[in-house]
Amino acid sequence: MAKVPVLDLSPFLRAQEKAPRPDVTISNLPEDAQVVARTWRQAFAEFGFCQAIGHGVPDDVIENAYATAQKFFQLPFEEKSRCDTGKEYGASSGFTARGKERVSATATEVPDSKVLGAQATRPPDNVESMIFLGREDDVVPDEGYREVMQRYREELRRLLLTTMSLTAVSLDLPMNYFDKYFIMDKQKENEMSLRLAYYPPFEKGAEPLPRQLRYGEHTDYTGFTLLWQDHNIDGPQTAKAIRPPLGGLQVRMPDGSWSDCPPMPGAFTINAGDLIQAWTNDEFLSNVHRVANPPPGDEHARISLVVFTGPGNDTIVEPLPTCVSPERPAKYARISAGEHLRKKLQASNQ
Ligand SMILES: O=C(O)CCC(=O)C(=O)O
Ligand SMILES: [Fe+2]
Repeated sequence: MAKVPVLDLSPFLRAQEKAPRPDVTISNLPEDAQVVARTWRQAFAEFGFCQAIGHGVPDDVIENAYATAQKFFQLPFEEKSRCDTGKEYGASSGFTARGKERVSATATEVPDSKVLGAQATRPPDNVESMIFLGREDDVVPDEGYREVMQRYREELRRLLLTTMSLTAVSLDLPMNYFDKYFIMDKQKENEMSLRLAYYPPFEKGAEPLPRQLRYGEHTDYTGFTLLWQDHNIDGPQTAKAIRPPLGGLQVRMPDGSWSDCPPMPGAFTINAGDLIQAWTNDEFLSNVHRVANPPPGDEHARISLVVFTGPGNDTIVEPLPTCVSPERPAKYARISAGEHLRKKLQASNQ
């Protein structure tokens, strides 16, 4: 069975640092960085996913974010609920309890929806979320939490810019082509949001509802998603080890089958969202994925640190000049990033 490819980003990071100008194109990069860019494009054309190592995010930043997320989700429900603004999932920062989100309901526009079956009838996802937007009015349990998540967000922002630079050069565009759509601006909401996801353990004898999943089938809505999957070990997350995950992320293969995409030691799992697919005129795939239930008897919770990235809400996304030709006409009309996201979030809420 085909597996999501592993990609070491470090040659590209080095080239990025040394690039003589921010608008260099692929032919001006050292050969090893060119190979990364070409492999990047191939991974997203085929799978819409890759496992990225050599990403440059320091271990301690990941450890702190994971430990802080774990501490939060272990709080009694009443305390977590103090961070619930009562707004719909995705409409604000803060906590969303189980039973509020049904992500599979957003997948109705996915082509080949027969594979998804009657997703609209799935019960809500078996997940709690805590969203951090990096804004002054973010709902947080305490200031220590804010500091840790802010640091994580800053480091992941570097990785976000790298993913966009890689995408640009791999499509024969200047390295800084996308930078203008990703300007850090506290007023803009959609450039990055951090979703901490907690999939509770199934206690002995407890069963999921019929058809209920930890997180139903869906594509991600915007740009690249930078996902730290639970490494499922008792020691540090970044100890370069994992315990075989029992139930987790699955990615849909072109033949409609599901391929497990378990965490890989030290890696971020990166996938392209719908706006990347539209921007690249289907060259990059926004692939369908889900989080499966653990097998009966497994009582581990699962925590994911999910960073959704996207161009600013006011960005108009349309197929890139290098992805359109007479043989390959534009398949997407212009979409506003903010409007697209709003519709998806509306569909995901119960
Ligand atoms: O928890 C995971 O592994 C994936 C979560 C996910 O797909 C999402 O948040 O969009
Ligand atoms: Fe997702």
